[in-house]
Amino acid sequence: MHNSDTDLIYSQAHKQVKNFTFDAQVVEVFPDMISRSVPGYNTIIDTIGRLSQQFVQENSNIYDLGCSLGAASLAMRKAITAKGCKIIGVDNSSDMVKRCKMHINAFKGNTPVTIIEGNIQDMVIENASMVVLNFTLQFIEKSQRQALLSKIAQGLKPGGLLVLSEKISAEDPAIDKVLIELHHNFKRDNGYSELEVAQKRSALEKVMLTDSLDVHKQRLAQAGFSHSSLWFQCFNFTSLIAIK
Ligand SMILES: Nc1ncnc2c1ncn2[C@@H]1O[C@H](C[S@+](CC[C@H]([NH3+])C(=O)[O-])CC(=O)[O-])[C@@H](O)[C@H]1O
Ligand SMILES: O=C(O)C(=O)Cc1ccccc1
Repeated sequence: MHNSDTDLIYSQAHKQVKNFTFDAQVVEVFPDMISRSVPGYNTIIDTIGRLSQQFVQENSNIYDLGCSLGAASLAMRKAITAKGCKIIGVDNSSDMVKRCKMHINAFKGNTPVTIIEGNIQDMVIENASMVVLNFTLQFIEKSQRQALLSKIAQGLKPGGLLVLSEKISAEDPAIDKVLIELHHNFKRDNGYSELEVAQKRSALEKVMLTDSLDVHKQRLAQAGFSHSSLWFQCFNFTSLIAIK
């Protein structure tokens, strides 16, 4: 594939690589960028759909926090069978939100979806049976992550589910190095050059800060989740489920 949907953002040498933002240029190529950069992305989206069928309760809210183009919201809208539910997608990138609304409106479904432009840290979470943070927490300041997870746990009904997908760092530096190398290999196999991999890494360095699995699990417990488990891992990309 080499058309206007292909991610070529870091293919030429940049004099100075700017911090990564979810701007209009990224929106244009986002589906290509995420599927070539995140191992297991499609499996995770698919599984979010399956989990919604299993966990969404009647007359409750479902939140997709950092919804980007609405992939998780669309998967859930397809899968939810419970009556009287509302899906609320939130993203603070106006470019993402604009395109997301077009994606959502391009398809039909029984469960209504509302897309809101805003900071997920300011959103009220209430009457929720399922909340999705699919590769979003990693862009929130570390010092603010606990407060966000605690607010989510507060807004979930008993038995409610959080899906938390994150790029992680391994505690053991030798293992971390192996996982990073595997991921970079994955990107090269998907057509990214050495230069693209290096420039993207430097663009993300200050804006996407990863935690270890232990830190994530401790935060979930501290937030008030009774159960949590890793259900997916490919290299340093993971997804956890937590039940209130
Ligand atoms: N404070 C914030 N408030 C709202 N949105 C935010 C904030 N910080 C970052 N975002 C938004 O979180 C999203 C992260 S991408 C999620 C993929 C999606 N979940 C997917 O299932 O396709 C992950 C990635 O690209 O690695 C972007 O759209 C940001 O604008
Ligand atoms: O591209 C990477 O190296 C990543 O770690 C994942 C990613 C994917 C899309 C936007 C930002 C980060």
